[in-house]
Amino acid sequence: MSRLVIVSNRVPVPEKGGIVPAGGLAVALKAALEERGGIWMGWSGKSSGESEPEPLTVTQQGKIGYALTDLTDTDVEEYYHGFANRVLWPICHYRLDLAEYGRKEMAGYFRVNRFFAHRLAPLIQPDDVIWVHDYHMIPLAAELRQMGFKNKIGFFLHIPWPPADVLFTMPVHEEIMRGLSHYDLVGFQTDHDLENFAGCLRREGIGDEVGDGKFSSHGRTFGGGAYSIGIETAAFAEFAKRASSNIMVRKARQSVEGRDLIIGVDRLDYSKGLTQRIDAFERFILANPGQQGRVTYLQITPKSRSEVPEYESMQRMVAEQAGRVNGAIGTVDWVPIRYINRSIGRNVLAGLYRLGKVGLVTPLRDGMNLVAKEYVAAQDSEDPGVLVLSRFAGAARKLDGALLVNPYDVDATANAIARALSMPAEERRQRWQGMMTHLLEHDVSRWCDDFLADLAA
Ligand SMILES: O=P(O)(O)OC[C@H]1O[C@H](O[C@H]2O[C@H](CO)[C@@H](O)[C@H](O)[C@H]2O)[C@H](O)[C@@H](O)[C@@H]1O
Ligand SMILES: O=c1ccn([C@@H]2O[C@H](COP(=O)(O)OP(=O)(O)O)[C@@H](O)[C@H]2O)c(=O)[nH]1
Repeated sequence: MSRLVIVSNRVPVPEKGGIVPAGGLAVALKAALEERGGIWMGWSGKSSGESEPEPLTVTQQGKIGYALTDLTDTDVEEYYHGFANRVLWPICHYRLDLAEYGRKEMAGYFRVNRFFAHRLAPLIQPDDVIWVHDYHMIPLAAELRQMGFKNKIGFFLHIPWPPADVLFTMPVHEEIMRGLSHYDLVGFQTDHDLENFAGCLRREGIGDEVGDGKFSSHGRTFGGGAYSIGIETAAFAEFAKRASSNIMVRKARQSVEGRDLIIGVDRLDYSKGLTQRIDAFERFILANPGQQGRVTYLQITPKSRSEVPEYESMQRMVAEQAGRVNGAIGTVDWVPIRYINRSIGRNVLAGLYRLGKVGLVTPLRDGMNLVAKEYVAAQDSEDPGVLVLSRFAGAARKLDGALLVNPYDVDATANAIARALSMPAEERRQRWQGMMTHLLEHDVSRWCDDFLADLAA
């Protein structure tokens, strides 16, 4: 079996004692690396100021080498905050209005990818299989090919791929499309993303599907497929069962004082539809006065990418909105929305999901949304809660037991909350069972195995 080299912007380096950072992706990829031996390479998350970053540090843990590099301040600004998070992220989430093109940032993105390729090159052996993750690293294969590497290189995009009319607003869309053609396999979250990608190739006449899951473009033939990422379902379900006795979870249970709990968990990101969701909750209470004082909406929202202006302004906007709604509909003995801006550990999160009668997951656009899957996995099979899920999350393609909503339609979301809270136990169990069966069959290990098997083929 070939050695595996994984490249991603963020690298979940195990803490002292070998504890793997939270998250199914980290767990699954670490397992794949342990099986084959290999390297996980990426950004350390640190800056070297304006001086040239120190040579790559490789920390060996068993059969896995974690190879991290710092970036300069300029690199972080242009590559990460600039092009990745102010151009690619908004465009791929259909937010043309938020994309801020700048030649400097575009150049920085390609420069940092060349830098990553040069730092990675000395570590690569001829038989290694290389798996590159996400929108930060699209040009990496092209750089490696230019240096003469003939290895199998796969790419997985964790975020959505937009239709041609959206993508083509980006001045460098052709370079980005060309970048993908240098991989042997390009994986997307859903069939819709894959269709959009094929549409982009056809529209410009720069490529086409040639059958059998293959595309041809820019003189190369490569595979393309939909590989919906899963979670570590069985382990997470166990986790949730045990979490009921966690002190924080017990305190949370006591503090809701018998009220029904609605739970939302999202990075503070404009793609997550937080303002529409809070509006929908308010609309639900106004339309159902009998629910006043009987429900608590807990929204856990860790800050994210705060250096990017659009995220900074979101922080203010959402906090103000939650405060306004609490002021408008709260009473002396009832705070309707509990809005938390800190990250919560997954052991506690699992228990909170299980307490939630409704999981409210209403992004305006999302690659997959693992929270939706975690909420389902955490439920008590005898008395499961109801998932209210945006039809624009990748997770909605397969979780058909959820109440699917259009998050732009505030009234429809409000109605779905009401329906979820009054759903009979039998219907809840039936809906949950279908979703859980799917999640157990399509967990994150299967996602990883399926992608690597197709890449090897
Ligand atoms: O690294 P950050 O800039 O702090 O952002 C965190 C991660 O956000 C994105 O997650 C995506 O991947 C999930 C797993 O496949 C998927 O469920 C979700 O819909 C996506 O938004 C991003 O793609 C990651 O690279 C970031 O590390
Ligand atoms: O306070 C928090 C909030 C979120 N998460 C985790 O962050 C991930 C979020 O992934 P998702 O796909 O839903 O969205 P992303 O943030 O990647 O866009 C999930 O595994 C959550 O359990 C967490 O550990 N603590």
